[in-house]
Amino acid sequence: MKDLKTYRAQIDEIDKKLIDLFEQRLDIVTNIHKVKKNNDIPIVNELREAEVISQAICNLNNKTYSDEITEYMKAIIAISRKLQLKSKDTGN
Ligand SMILES: O=C(O)C(=O)C[C@]1(C(=O)O)C=C[C@@H](O)C=C1
Repeated sequence: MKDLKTYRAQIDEIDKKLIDLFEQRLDIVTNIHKVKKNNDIPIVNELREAEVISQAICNLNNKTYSDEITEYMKAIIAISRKLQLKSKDTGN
């Protein structure tokens, strides 16, 4: 059995990748927001959010994590909504 230090090093590596991917996702959300602003499209699209979550569950190898992945994607979507609302206020 591996020791705690090894597992934590693995988590650090994964977190690094997650941050890079999340940053890319936020850049895309910023672009989406510009399109929405220019075309008078509402920030929130509940149908798309449900699609994002069900796709995430579909992509899971271990379906016993379905609840956790749903919570994770809801948090990501909430941050994406918030970023767009913030941009709306600041005009960015
Ligand atoms: O696809 C969009 O329209 C987005 O703004 C992105 C996103 C998401 O984070 O996936 C965020 C908010 C919307 O309600 C739907 C989806």
